[in-house]
Amino acid sequence: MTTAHSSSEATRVLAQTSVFSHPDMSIDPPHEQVVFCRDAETGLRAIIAVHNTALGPALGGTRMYPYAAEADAVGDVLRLSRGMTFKSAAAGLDLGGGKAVIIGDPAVHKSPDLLRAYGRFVDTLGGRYITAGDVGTTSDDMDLIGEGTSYVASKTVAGGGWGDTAPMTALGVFYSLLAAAERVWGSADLTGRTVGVEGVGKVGVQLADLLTGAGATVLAADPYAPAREAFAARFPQARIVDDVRSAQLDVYAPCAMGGTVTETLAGETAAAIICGAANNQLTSPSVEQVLGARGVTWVPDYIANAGGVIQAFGEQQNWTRDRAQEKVEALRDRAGHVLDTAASKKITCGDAARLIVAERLSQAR
Ligand SMILES: NC(=O)C1=CN([C@@H]2O[C@H](COP(=O)(O)OP(=O)(O)OC[C@H]3O[C@@H](n4cnc5c(N)ncnc54)[C@H](O)[C@@H]3O)[C@@H](O)[C@H]2O)C=CC1
Ligand SMILES: O=C(O)CCC(=O)C(=O)O
Repeated sequence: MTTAHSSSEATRVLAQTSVFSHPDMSIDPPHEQVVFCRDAETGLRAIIAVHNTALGPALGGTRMYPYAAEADAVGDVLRLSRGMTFKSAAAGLDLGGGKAVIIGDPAVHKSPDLLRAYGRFVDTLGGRYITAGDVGTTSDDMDLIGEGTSYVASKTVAGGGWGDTAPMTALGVFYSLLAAAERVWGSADLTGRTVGVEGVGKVGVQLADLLTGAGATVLAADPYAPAREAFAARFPQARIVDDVRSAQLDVYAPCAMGGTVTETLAGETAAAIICGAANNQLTSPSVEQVLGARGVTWVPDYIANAGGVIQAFGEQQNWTRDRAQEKVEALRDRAGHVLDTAASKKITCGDAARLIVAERLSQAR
C-alpha cells in the first residue's frame, strides 16, 4: 500500500507484470476486482478498484487527477483502495475498501456529463462499490454522480447528503495529533507549537482552523495559487512558505498527495510528530525504521484520516451527526492505542495499526 513508483518506474512495472501480479495488487489480501471505465462521448477514463469486501461494501472516494501515465493511475487506485480496507477495518466500520480515479485535470476535463457517465459505471457494480469525494472532486460533483447511481455518499445537503467530509477528516487528524502530542510531549496543549500543513485544499484548510484555534502556529504550503490566496485571506496570521518539509517544525501534517514521507525526509525532518490527512504517506514501510531511529512519531495515515469515511458510513446508515462526530472524536483513543501498542511491543506504529486490521479481517473471514 505504501510503495510509491515514479511515473517511468510505474510504466515499467505495468509493462513487465500481468495485472494480477502487479506489486500493488497481489499483496495479501489481494484485490478482488478492478474495473476500467471508458465513455467516448464525454472523454471519461476511470478505474474503480474494489480491494476487499469481507467487512462490507467497498466505500472510498473518487480522485480526479492529471496522471502523467496510465500506469500511475493504476498504481494509485490500487494503493488507495487497499488503504481504504485498512482504514475502515481499523475504524471498526462494516465496510470494505475501494477507491476510484478519473484520469484528467479537474479544471479542464471535468464536466457534468462526464460525472453522470461515471455515476452510471459506479451503478453497474450494484453497490459493491460506494463512492465519495477525494482530491479533485467535491460534494457538488457527488450530486452529479448521484444522477447516475444511488451508491454515492457526501452529496450536498441540498442534494440530500451530508455534504463535504473534509471537516470530519480534519477533526480526526486533529484528535489523533492530540493523542500523539500527549505521548511525545506529555501534554496535548499545542500552544506555541509550529505545525507545517502541506496542502491547503479541502482538508488542509479545516485542519489549519482547528490548529490555530488550539494556539498552534501554522506554516502552510500549496503550489496552487487560488488555494494559497484563499488560505491567506482566511488565516492572515499564518505564514505561507514554498516548502514546509524543510522548515523548523514541531509537527509535519501532510494534507496533499501521498508519498512525501521518504527516507530522506525521515532522516532530516525537524518535526517530532508526523500526522496528517494524506493517504499513503510513506514511500515504503521501511521509512518507519528511520523515523523510529530518530525518535519521530508517525501516526499511521489510515488511522488519523478516518473521519471522512466514518461520516460517509454514518450517512449511509442514517446515523445522527452527533453519533458520527463521537466516532470521529474516538480516533484520539484509537491513535493513542496504536502508539501505546507500538511502544509496549517495541514495534512500529504501522505494525501496531496492522495488528488491529488483521484481527478484524480474520474475524470477518
Ligand atoms: N477529503 C477527505 O475527506 C479526505 C481526504 N483524504 C486525503 O487527504 C489529502 C487531501 O485531500 P483533499 O483536501 O480532499 O484534497 P484537495 O484536492 O481539496 O486538496 C489538496 C491540496 O493539496 C495541494 N497540493 C498538491 N500537491 C502539493 C504539494 N506538493 N505541496 C503542497 N500542496 C500540494 C493542492 O494544490 C490542493 O490544494 C489527499 O491525500 C486525500 O486522499 C483522506 C481522507 C479523507
Ligand atoms: O472521505 C471520504 O469522502 C471518503 C473516504 C475516503 O475516500 C478516504 O478516506 O480517503
